[in-house]
Amino acid sequence: MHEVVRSGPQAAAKPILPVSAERLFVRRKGRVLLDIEALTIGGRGTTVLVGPNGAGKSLLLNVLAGLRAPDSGRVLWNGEPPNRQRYCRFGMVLQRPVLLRRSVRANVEFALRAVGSSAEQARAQAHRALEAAGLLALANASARVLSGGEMQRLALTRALAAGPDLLFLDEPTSSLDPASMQTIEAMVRNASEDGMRIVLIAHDLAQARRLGDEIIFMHRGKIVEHAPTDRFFGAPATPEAQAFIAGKILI
Ligand SMILES: Nc1ncnc2c1ncn2[C@@H]1O[C@H](COP(=O)(O)OP(=O)(O)OP(=O)(O)O)[C@@H](O)[C@H]1O
Repeated sequence: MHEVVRSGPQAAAKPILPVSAERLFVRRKGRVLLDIEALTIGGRGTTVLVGPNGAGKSLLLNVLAGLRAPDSGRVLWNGEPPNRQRYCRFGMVLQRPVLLRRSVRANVEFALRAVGSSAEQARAQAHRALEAAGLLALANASARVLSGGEMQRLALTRALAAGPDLLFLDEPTSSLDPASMQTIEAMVRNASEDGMRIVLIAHDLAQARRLGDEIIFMHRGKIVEHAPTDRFFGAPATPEAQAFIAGKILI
């Protein structure tokens, strides 16, 4: 679904992967929010970040995206500091998506034009993307009048349609009804199978199992486990992960 015709800056863009982090540290008011020794996101597939509220999942995603500087340590995109101009094959969908004050269709077309599609290509690609996402009936509606769940679906559709090499999703289905959640999960799975590298935060552990090739479990700002999905759920190595999977409160 994310066959995107690349030209201009997209065609010339350097590969973004691997994304790596070394000795990341963030502290606020004496509290350690992030303390990551080393992490590498490379290869293929989908990584799911899980962990209790306040574990540092969104913060880690923001730091890896270059949206927030750590107090110390560094993030590298293919060996260089994050630079969203140079590495334009990067996408991110935040928990509260930011949409253009235009129609649903125009939101997707704009993203496709930005990655080098011609107006005609963008129109056709946006049509297919909206159809796959079940949003075609809303194509001409203003993005501002969409419900929360519809906005989330549009933001995801737009991000997936642009066909980035790396996509970060912060709780992509948190406000979706079951049918929309299934649609979005199928879109994420297809994109992943087509080679898009995806890192997403999930609170729903069933979703983490369905979508994740590997799991990163965070607690108190640290990565406590980083393992293939089957191993994480089948044989969690730490008492914290065991308790978390069992639905117990971690403090
Ligand atoms: N700018 C900030 N100033 C102070 N504290 C912050 C700041 N940003 C994040 N935090 C704190 O860092 C901790 C980690 O937040 P983060 O949003 O990364 O957690 P999370 O694992 O994504 O949680 P949730 O599952 O609830 O979304 C939280 O305790 C939060 O209050």
